[in-house]
Amino acid sequence: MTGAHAGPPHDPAESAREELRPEHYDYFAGGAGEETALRENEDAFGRLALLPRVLRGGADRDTRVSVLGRQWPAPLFVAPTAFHRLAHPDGELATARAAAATGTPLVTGMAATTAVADVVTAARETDPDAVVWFQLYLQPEHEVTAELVLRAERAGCSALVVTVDSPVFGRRTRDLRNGFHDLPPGLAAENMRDLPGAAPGATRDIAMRSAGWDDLAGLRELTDLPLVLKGVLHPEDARAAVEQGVDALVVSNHGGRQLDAAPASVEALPAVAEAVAGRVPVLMDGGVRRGTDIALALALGARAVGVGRPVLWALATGGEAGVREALTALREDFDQVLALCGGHRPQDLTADQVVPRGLPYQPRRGERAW
Ligand SMILES: Cc1cc2nc3c(=O)[nH]c(=O)nc-3n(C[C@H](O)[C@H](O)[C@H](O)COP(=O)(O)O)c2cc1C
Ligand SMILES: O=C(O)C(=O)c1ccccc1
Repeated sequence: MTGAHAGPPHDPAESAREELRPEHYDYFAGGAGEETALRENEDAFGRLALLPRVLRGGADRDTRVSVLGRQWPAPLFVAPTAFHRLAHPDGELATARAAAATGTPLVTGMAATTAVADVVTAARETDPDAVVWFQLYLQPEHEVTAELVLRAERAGCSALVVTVDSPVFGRRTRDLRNGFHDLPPGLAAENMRDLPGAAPGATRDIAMRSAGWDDLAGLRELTDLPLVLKGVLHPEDARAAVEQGVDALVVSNHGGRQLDAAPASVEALPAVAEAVAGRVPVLMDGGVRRGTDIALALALGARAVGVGRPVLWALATGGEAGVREALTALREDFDQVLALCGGHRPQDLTADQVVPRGLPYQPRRGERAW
C-alpha cells in the first residue's frame, strides 16, 4: 500500500452536475414537494440488511431471469426517463446502444427526445435480439393513444408500459424555482410529432389525465402487446391489475416525482408481491444504486429492478460508453452480492434474508451478557 488516501467514493450525480446546465440537472435529480419520497427511495434500502447464508458453494452462478417469455442476463432494466438529449447530444440513441450492448432491456419513454422507431433501430443494430419496451401515458384522445401504440408496435417494441401514477403532474419544486418547463430549441418529444389533432410537423404536449380501469380495458382491445402497469404501490391495485389481465407490474413511486408522501418503492414492494402471489412478474424501480439494492428488492419479491437516474448520470458524463460501464458495473456488483449471500440464482434470495438494521432486541436491564 502507498500512503495515498483513496479519497471519497465516486458520486455519479455530482460528476453529472458538473456537465449539465443547473436547471437540467435539477430536472433530472429533483422530486416532488419536499423530496421526501425521492430521499426515501435510497434511504429505505440503507435501513435494510441482508443476512448471508453460508456453505452453499458460490460457483456456477447464473444471474439470468425470465420476464414475459424472454431471458434477461440480469434482473436489471433501464427505467423510462424523459429527455435524454438534455443529458448528452446522442441522447436515447446512446442509451439504446449501451443497453443493447449489455443485454439490458430498455423501456423507452413516450417523453423521449428521439422517436421510438429510431431508438429500437439503434438497439437492434447493436443486438438484433435487444428488448425494448415502450412507456405510455394514456392520452385524452383515443386516436392519439392508438397512434402511439401503433408506432411502438411497428418499431418492434415487445411490451407497453402504462404509467398510472400520474393523473396529474407532480409539483416539482426545483423546476418551479428554476422556471424550467420547456425543452430548449432544437429538442422535442419526438414521439409526439405528427399525431392526430396537431399541425403537420408539430409536436403535441404530453397530457396527464385521470384514466380509469376502463381505459386499460380499451388499451387491451387495441393491442396484443403485453401490458405492464407502472406506478402501483397499493396491494389492492396490484390485485385488481392482475384480475384485469395485466402481464406485469412495476412497483414505483416515479422516482419520488409524483406523490411526495408515497412510501419508498422497496417499502411498498412486499405487500404488492404478496397480493400478486406469483401470478405475474413484479418489477420495481426507485433508489436502486448498487448490487445490494438489487438483491434486497429480489429477496422482497421483485423479479427485476429498473434504474432511472443512474443511467442519466452515466449518459451525461460518458455518453454511450458511460452507460455501458454503469450497467455492467451494476450487474457485476449484483453477481458478487448474490455469491456473498450464498445464492447461485436470483430466485435463491429469499425474504428471510432481509432484516431491518438496528438491534432486533434489547438485552434486559441489569442482566449480564455473559
Ligand atoms: C428525469 C426523469 C424523467 C422521468 N420520466 C418518466 C417518464 O417519462 N415516464 C415514466 O413512467 N417515468 C418517468 N420517470 C420515472 C422513472 O421511470 C423511474 O420510476 C425512476 O426514475 C426510478 O427511480 P431512480 O431514478 O431512483 O432509479 C422519470 C424519472 C426521472 C428521474
Ligand atoms: O418528468 C417525469 O417524471 C415525467 O414522467 C415526464 C412526463 C411527461 C413529460 C416529461 C416527463
